[in-house]
Amino acid sequence: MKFDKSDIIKALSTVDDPDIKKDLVSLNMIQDIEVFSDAVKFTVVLTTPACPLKELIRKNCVDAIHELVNPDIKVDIQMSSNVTTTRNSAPLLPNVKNIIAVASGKGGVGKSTVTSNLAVALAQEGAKVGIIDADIYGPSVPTMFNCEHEQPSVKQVNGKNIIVPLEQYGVKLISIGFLAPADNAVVWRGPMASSALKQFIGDTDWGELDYLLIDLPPGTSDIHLTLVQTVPVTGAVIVTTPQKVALADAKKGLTMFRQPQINVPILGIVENMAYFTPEELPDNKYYIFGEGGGQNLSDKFDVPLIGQIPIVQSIRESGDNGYPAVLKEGKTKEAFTALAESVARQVAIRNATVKETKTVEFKV
Ligand SMILES: Nc1ncnc2c1ncn2[C@@H]1O[C@H](COP(=O)(O)OP(=O)(O)OP(=O)(O)O)[C@@H](O)[C@H]1O
Repeated sequence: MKFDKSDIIKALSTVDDPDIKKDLVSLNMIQDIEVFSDAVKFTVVLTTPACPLKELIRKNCVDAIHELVNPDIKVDIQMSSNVTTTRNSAPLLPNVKNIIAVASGKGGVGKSTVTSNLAVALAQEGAKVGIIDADIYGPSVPTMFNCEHEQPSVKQVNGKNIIVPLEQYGVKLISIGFLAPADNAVVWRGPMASSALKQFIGDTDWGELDYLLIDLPPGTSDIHLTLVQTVPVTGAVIVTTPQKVALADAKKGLTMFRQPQINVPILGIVENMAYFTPEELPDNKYYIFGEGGGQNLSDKFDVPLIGQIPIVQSIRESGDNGYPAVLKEGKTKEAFTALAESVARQVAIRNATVKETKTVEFKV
């Protein structure tokens, strides 16, 4: 058997990343190739640790080498990841690779529940994750992460006060709820809330993150505008329930991000409470809020439907108890893990196909 490194590179240049639709060699995803007499070893650097296509990519690499070089070569593939970004020259938070706005048109559709579980699911896959809870009308992240009674600390850096986020279940957190007691939070409306968000972005020690999720208030508000004026946002995730009223409001949220002067890419739609599943009958699905609403919205706006989360009593209980449902094995964990993989995948596609988002400058 006679082959060298260039034969391997040639074979691997026929393998495409299934989402980005470019070959792994041009995408610089193949590294550390070592060639032995009857074997080859190399690393595939994926665009996210939450890559759902890992096994497919592995198989395609092995098949290409066997078909194009020699069918008897032993192929040893290591998988690692390096989350992609378009933000590395951003003036604020250049070490945060992706900023993801989580928005909903209507209140109470489960935006904070989705944000919390999505963050933990991404962290479980090995990503570095943070949340900014900017929902002034109902900052529920402290409850959902069981840190209602804690306060982030402050440290001095070059004479400036810098907030140190809390960390729970592998996720760094900061919430408007830490600054004002829950029943008081509404007084943070308007300029005060906007300046708090700016502080969470500009004066907080986030370190290096792969994904920073921003839990926005429902609807469209000053907070949304402050966000897009302060930092380039990688993309937005829209959470809705299947009901007509929720979908109508979700459309408004979606349209806001798509306005030409805002122009934040929509990563996808999450349909929460998509169907009811009784705990004792985990395979039964009852479409109590209607069926197909999320899919219709996705078709109409040409945005992927990236998750369908059932309505399950334990999701509510886990939220109230401060222990996100994704931490427990079962169908719910599967749904949130699948959502995390879809979000990570859409971010990778977005970063490979769309330029950096620009911060919005409004002229009054
Ligand atoms: N899939 C689900 N199954 C069961 N309960 C859920 C589910 N999603 C959310 N809930 C519950 O619904 C309530 C509202 O959820 P959540 O606070 O996440 O909504 P929200 O859209 O963030 O609300 P707000 O408008 O206050 O920002 C919570 O009690 C939560 O536990």
